[in-house]
Amino acid sequence: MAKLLKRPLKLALIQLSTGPDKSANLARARSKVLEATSKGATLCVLPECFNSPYGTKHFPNYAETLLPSPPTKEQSPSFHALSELAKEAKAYLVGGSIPEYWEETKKYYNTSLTFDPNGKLLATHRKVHLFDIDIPGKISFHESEVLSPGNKVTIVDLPEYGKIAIAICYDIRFPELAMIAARKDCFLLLYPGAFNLTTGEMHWELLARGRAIDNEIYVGLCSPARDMSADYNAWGHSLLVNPNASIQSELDEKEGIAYADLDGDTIEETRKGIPIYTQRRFDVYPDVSAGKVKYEE
Ligand SMILES: NC(=O)CCC(=O)C(=O)O
Repeated sequence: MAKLLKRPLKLALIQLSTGPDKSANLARARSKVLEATSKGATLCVLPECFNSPYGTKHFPNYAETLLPSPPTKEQSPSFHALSELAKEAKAYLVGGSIPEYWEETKKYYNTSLTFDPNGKLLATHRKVHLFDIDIPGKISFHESEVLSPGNKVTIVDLPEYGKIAIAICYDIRFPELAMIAARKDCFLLLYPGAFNLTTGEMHWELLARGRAIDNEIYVGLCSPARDMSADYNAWGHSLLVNPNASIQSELDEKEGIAYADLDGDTIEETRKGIPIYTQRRFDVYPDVSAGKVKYEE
Protein backbone atom coordinates (compact mmCIF):
# COMPACT_ATOMS: atom_id res chain seq x y z
CA MET A 1 0.00 0.00 0.00
CA ALA A 2 1.27 3.51 -0.84
CA LYS A 3 2.33 5.65 2.10
CA LEU A 4 -0.40 7.96 3.40
CA LEU A 5 2.23 10.66 3.90
CA LYS A 6 4.48 10.52 0.84
CA ARG A 7 7.38 12.55 2.26
CA PRO A 8 8.31 14.22 5.56
CA LEU A 9 6.53 17.44 6.34
CA LYS A 10 7.22 20.21 8.85
CA LEU A 11 3.98 21.48 10.37
CA ALA A 12 3.56 24.78 12.22
CA LEU A 13 0.59 25.35 14.52
CA ILE A 14 0.48 29.10 15.04
CA GLN A 15 -1.06 30.04 18.38
CA LEU A 16 -1.82 33.64 17.55
CA SER A 17 -2.65 36.51 19.91
CA THR A 18 -5.81 38.01 18.50
CA GLY A 19 -7.71 41.16 19.40
CA PRO A 20 -10.52 43.37 18.14
CA ASP A 21 -8.51 45.00 15.29
CA LYS A 22 -8.94 42.82 12.21
CA SER A 23 -6.11 44.46 10.23
CA ALA A 24 -3.75 43.97 13.17
CA ASN A 25 -4.78 40.30 13.41
CA LEU A 26 -4.10 39.80 9.71
CA ALA A 27 -0.73 41.54 9.96
CA ARG A 28 0.24 39.45 13.00
CA ALA A 29 -0.80 36.26 11.22
CA ARG A 30 1.41 37.26 8.29
CA SER A 31 4.45 37.86 10.45
CA LYS A 32 4.00 34.54 12.34
CA VAL A 33 3.45 32.49 9.17
CA LEU A 34 6.58 34.01 7.61
CA GLU A 35 8.49 33.25 10.81
CA ALA A 36 7.30 29.62 10.64
CA THR A 37 8.21 29.16 6.99
CA SER A 38 11.63 30.76 7.56
CA LYS A 39 12.18 27.84 9.97
CA GLY A 40 11.21 25.30 7.32
CA ALA A 41 7.47 24.79 7.86
CA THR A 42 5.63 23.88 4.66
CA LEU A 43 2.15 23.56 6.21
CA CYS A 44 1.00 26.35 8.53
CA VAL A 45 -2.21 26.45 10.54
CA LEU A 46 -3.93 29.44 12.16
CA PRO A 47 -6.52 29.30 14.98
CA GLU A 48 -10.30 29.37 14.93
CA CYS A 49 -11.55 32.96 14.43
CA PHE A 50 -8.00 34.18 13.93
CA ASN A 51 -9.12 37.53 12.50
CA SER A 52 -11.59 38.47 15.25
CA PRO A 53 -12.49 37.96 18.90
CA TYR A 54 -14.44 34.70 19.42
CA GLY A 55 -18.08 35.18 20.48
CA THR A 56 -21.61 35.22 19.11
CA LYS A 57 -21.88 39.00 19.41
CA HIS A 58 -18.75 39.40 17.29
CA PHE A 59 -19.57 37.05 14.40
CA PRO A 60 -21.87 39.43 12.43
CA ASN A 61 -19.51 42.39 12.92
CA TYR A 62 -16.51 40.53 11.55
CA ALA A 63 -18.24 38.37 8.94
CA GLU A 64 -16.94 38.45 5.37
CA THR A 65 -18.54 37.33 2.13
CA LEU A 66 -16.78 34.40 0.47
CA LEU A 67 -19.28 33.41 -2.19
CA PRO A 68 -19.34 33.65 -5.12
CA SER A 69 -15.66 32.73 -5.08
CA PRO A 70 -13.26 34.39 -5.37
CA PRO A 71 -14.68 37.33 -3.41
CA THR A 72 -13.46 40.88 -4.00
CA LYS A 73 -11.00 42.44 -1.53
CA GLU A 74 -13.85 44.53 -0.12
CA GLN A 75 -16.00 41.43 0.40
CA SER A 76 -13.23 39.45 2.07
CA PRO A 77 -9.96 41.09 3.05
CA SER A 78 -9.08 37.91 4.97
CA PHE A 79 -9.47 35.67 1.90
CA HIS A 80 -7.02 37.88 -0.01
CA ALA A 81 -4.61 38.27 2.91
CA LEU A 82 -4.45 34.47 3.30
CA SER A 83 -4.08 33.79 -0.40
CA GLU A 84 -1.28 36.37 -0.75
CA LEU A 85 0.40 35.07 2.38
CA ALA A 86 0.38 31.45 1.23
CA LYS A 87 2.01 32.61 -2.00
CA GLU A 88 4.56 34.83 -0.25
CA ALA A 89 5.43 32.09 2.24
CA LYS A 90 5.39 29.39 -0.48
CA ALA A 91 3.54 27.10 1.91
CA TYR A 92 0.20 25.41 2.39
CA LEU A 93 -1.90 27.53 4.70
CA VAL A 94 -4.94 26.43 6.71
CA GLY A 95 -6.42 29.81 7.52
CA GLY A 96 -7.92 28.91 10.91
CA SER A 97 -11.46 30.10 10.56
CA ILE A 98 -13.33 33.35 9.99
CA PRO A 99 -16.97 34.31 10.41
CA GLU A 100 -18.65 34.11 6.99
CA TYR A 101 -21.87 35.71 5.75
CA TRP A 102 -23.57 34.12 2.75
CA GLU A 103 -25.86 36.53 0.95
CA GLU A 104 -27.84 33.77 -0.75
CA THR A 105 -29.00 32.14 2.49
CA LYS A 106 -28.63 35.27 4.68
CA LYS A 107 -26.80 33.00 7.12
CA TYR A 108 -23.56 33.15 9.06
CA TYR A 109 -21.01 30.31 9.22
CA ASN A 110 -17.71 29.59 10.94
CA THR A 111 -15.51 28.88 7.95
CA SER A 112 -11.98 27.68 7.30
CA LEU A 113 -10.12 28.41 4.04
CA THR A 114 -7.10 26.40 2.89
CA PHE A 115 -4.67 27.72 0.27
CA ASP A 116 -1.84 26.12 -1.69
CA PRO A 117 1.68 27.62 -2.05
CA ASN A 118 0.54 29.47 -5.19
CA GLY A 119 -2.23 31.19 -3.26
CA LYS A 120 -4.97 29.06 -4.83
CA LEU A 121 -7.97 28.19 -2.67
CA LEU A 122 -7.97 24.43 -2.15
CA ALA A 123 -10.85 23.91 0.27
CA THR A 124 -13.54 25.56 2.35
CA HIS A 125 -14.85 23.93 5.52
CA ARG A 126 -17.86 25.32 7.37
CA LYS A 127 -18.00 24.11 10.98
CA VAL A 128 -20.39 21.16 10.93
CA HIS A 129 -21.14 20.81 14.65
CA LEU A 130 -22.00 24.08 16.34
CA PHE A 131 -20.70 24.73 19.85
CA ASP A 132 -23.88 24.74 21.93
CA ILE A 133 -23.23 23.76 25.54
CA ASP A 134 -24.43 24.49 29.08
CA ILE A 135 -22.31 23.52 32.07
CA PRO A 136 -24.04 25.17 35.06
CA GLY A 137 -21.85 27.66 36.90
CA LYS A 138 -19.08 27.27 34.33
CA ILE A 139 -19.95 28.00 30.73
CA SER A 140 -22.98 28.48 28.56
CA PHE A 141 -22.33 29.12 24.87
CA HIS A 142 -24.61 28.80 21.87
CA GLU A 143 -23.05 29.35 18.48
CA SER A 144 -26.38 28.41 16.91
CA GLU A 145 -27.89 31.70 18.15
CA VAL A 146 -26.03 33.27 15.21
CA LEU A 147 -24.32 30.61 13.12
CA SER A 148 -25.60 27.92 10.80
CA PRO A 149 -23.78 24.62 10.37
CA GLY A 150 -21.85 23.39 7.37
CA ASN A 151 -22.79 20.05 5.91
CA LYS A 152 -19.78 18.13 4.66
CA VAL A 153 -16.57 16.38 5.61
CA THR A 154 -13.61 18.30 4.16
CA ILE A 155 -10.62 16.45 2.78
CA VAL A 156 -7.79 18.32 1.05
CA ASP A 157 -5.18 16.77 -1.20
CA LEU A 158 -1.71 18.28 -0.86
CA PRO A 159 -0.17 16.67 -3.96
CA GLU A 160 3.43 16.31 -2.67
CA TYR A 161 2.34 14.95 0.69
CA GLY A 162 -1.08 13.28 0.69
CA LYS A 163 -4.49 14.05 2.12
CA ILE A 164 -5.44 15.99 5.23
CA ALA A 165 -8.84 16.68 6.76
CA ILE A 166 -9.96 20.04 8.10
CA ALA A 167 -12.64 20.49 10.73
CA ILE A 168 -13.23 23.17 13.37
CA CYS A 169 -13.03 22.94 17.15
CA TYR A 170 -16.29 21.35 18.46
CA ASP A 171 -16.19 19.09 15.35
CA ILE A 172 -13.47 17.12 17.17
CA ARG A 173 -16.06 15.76 19.60
CA PHE A 174 -17.66 13.75 16.80
CA PRO A 175 -15.47 10.73 16.05
CA GLU A 176 -17.47 9.81 12.95
CA LEU A 177 -16.10 12.81 11.07
CA ALA A 178 -12.51 11.93 11.98
CA MET A 179 -13.02 8.26 11.19
CA ILE A 180 -14.47 9.00 7.77
CA ALA A 181 -11.52 11.25 6.93
CA ALA A 182 -9.03 8.65 8.15
CA ARG A 183 -10.71 5.90 6.17
CA LYS A 184 -10.47 8.12 3.09
CA ASP A 185 -6.68 7.92 3.61
CA CYS A 186 -5.87 11.20 5.34
CA PHE A 187 -2.57 11.26 7.24
CA LEU A 188 -3.48 14.28 9.39
CA LEU A 189 -6.61 15.72 10.98
CA LEU A 190 -6.41 19.46 11.63
CA TYR A 191 -8.73 21.34 13.97
CA PRO A 192 -8.35 25.08 14.35
CA GLY A 193 -10.11 25.45 17.71
CA ALA A 194 -10.80 27.70 20.67
CA PHE A 195 -11.64 25.61 23.71
CA ASN A 196 -12.07 27.48 27.00
CA LEU A 197 -10.77 27.22 30.54
CA THR A 198 -13.49 24.72 31.55
CA THR A 199 -13.62 22.25 28.67
CA GLY A 200 -10.02 22.87 27.65
CA GLU A 201 -8.73 21.55 30.94
CA MET A 202 -11.12 18.56 30.81
CA HIS A 203 -11.05 17.46 27.20
CA TRP A 204 -8.69 19.26 24.78
CA GLU A 205 -5.74 16.88 25.04
CA LEU A 206 -7.96 13.83 25.60
CA LEU A 207 -9.94 14.47 22.41
CA ALA A 208 -6.81 15.03 20.32
CA ARG A 209 -5.22 11.84 21.62
CA GLY A 210 -8.50 9.96 21.25
CA ARG A 211 -8.97 10.90 17.60
CA ALA A 212 -5.32 10.00 16.94
CA ILE A 213 -5.51 6.54 18.49
CA ASP A 214 -8.97 5.80 17.03
CA ASN A 215 -7.48 6.29 13.61
CA GLU A 216 -3.72 5.92 14.00
CA ILE A 217 -2.97 9.18 12.24
CA TYR A 218 -1.58 12.59 13.21
CA VAL A 219 -3.92 15.12 14.86
CA GLY A 220 -3.19 18.84 15.19
CA LEU A 221 -5.17 21.38 17.24
CA CYS A 222 -4.46 25.09 16.85
CA SER A 223 -5.84 27.58 19.40
CA PRO A 224 -5.63 31.35 19.78
CA ALA A 225 -3.34 32.46 22.62
CA ARG A 226 -5.15 33.07 25.91
CA ASP A 227 -6.28 36.64 26.56
CA MET A 228 -7.73 37.12 30.04
CA SER A 229 -9.06 40.57 29.07
CA ALA A 230 -11.31 39.08 26.35
CA ASP A 231 -14.88 37.90 27.08
CA TYR A 232 -13.95 34.36 25.93
CA ASN A 233 -10.71 32.95 27.30
CA ALA A 234 -9.15 30.44 24.94
CA TRP A 235 -7.40 27.42 26.39
CA GLY A 236 -4.29 27.68 24.22
CA HIS A 237 -2.14 24.53 24.37
CA SER A 238 -1.99 24.02 20.61
CA LEU A 239 -0.63 20.56 20.08
CA LEU A 240 0.34 17.86 17.64
CA VAL A 241 -0.37 14.26 18.59
CA ASN A 242 1.30 11.42 16.71
CA PRO A 243 -0.47 8.26 15.38
CA ASN A 244 0.41 6.41 18.60
CA ALA A 245 -1.37 9.12 20.64
CA SER A 246 1.81 10.63 22.09
CA ILE A 247 2.07 14.40 22.26
CA GLN A 248 4.85 15.36 19.89
CA SER A 249 4.68 19.13 20.34
CA GLU A 250 2.65 21.36 22.66
CA LEU A 251 2.51 25.02 23.67
CA ASP A 252 1.39 26.58 26.93
CA GLU A 253 -1.30 29.32 26.85
CA LYS A 254 0.87 32.09 25.43
CA GLU A 255 1.45 33.10 21.82
CA GLY A 256 3.87 30.79 20.06
CA ILE A 257 4.42 28.29 17.28
CA ALA A 258 4.31 24.53 17.79
CA TYR A 259 6.50 22.82 15.19
CA ALA A 260 6.34 19.14 14.38
CA ASP A 261 8.02 16.87 11.84
CA LEU A 262 5.57 14.36 10.42
CA ASP A 263 6.59 11.22 8.57
CA GLY A 264 4.79 8.34 6.92
CA ASP A 265 6.85 5.63 8.64
CA THR A 266 5.39 6.51 12.04
CA ILE A 267 1.87 5.89 10.73
CA GLU A 268 2.90 2.59 9.14
CA GLU A 269 4.80 1.36 12.20
CA THR A 270 1.90 2.21 14.51
CA ARG A 271 -0.57 0.40 12.26
CA LYS A 272 1.75 -2.60 11.92
CA GLY A 273 2.13 -2.92 15.67
CA ILE A 274 -1.58 -2.53 16.47
CA PRO A 275 -3.30 -3.49 13.21
CA ILE A 276 -6.85 -2.23 13.81
CA TYR A 277 -7.03 -1.35 10.14
CA THR A 278 -7.21 -5.02 9.15
CA GLN A 279 -9.19 -6.13 12.19
CA ARG A 280 -12.36 -4.10 11.80
CA ARG A 281 -15.59 -6.14 11.85
CA PHE A 282 -17.88 -4.57 9.31
CA ASP A 283 -19.91 -7.78 9.50
CA VAL A 284 -20.79 -6.73 13.07
CA TYR A 285 -21.17 -2.92 12.69
CA PRO A 286 -21.32 -0.57 9.71
CA ASP A 287 -18.36 1.25 8.15
CA VAL A 288 -19.22 4.91 8.71
CA SER A 289 -17.17 5.94 5.69
CA ALA A 290 -18.99 3.63 3.30
CA GLY A 291 -22.54 4.90 3.71
CA LYS A 292 -24.05 8.10 2.44
CA VAL A 293 -21.35 10.63 3.33
CA LYS A 294 -21.29 14.22 2.11
CA TYR A 295 -17.69 15.03 1.59
CA GLU A 296 -15.54 17.12 -0.67
CA GLU A 297 -12.01 16.57 -1.86
N1 LIG B 1 -15.15 26.98 19.64
C1 LIG B 1 -15.58 25.81 20.01
O1 LIG B 1 -16.15 25.06 19.24
C2 LIG B 1 -15.30 25.44 21.42
C3 LIG B 1 -15.47 23.97 21.68
C4 LIG B 1 -15.24 23.61 23.08
O2 LIG B 1 -14.77 24.40 23.89
C5 LIG B 1 -15.59 22.26 23.50
O3 LIG B 1 -15.50 21.99 24.69
O4 LIG B 1 -15.95 21.43 22.66
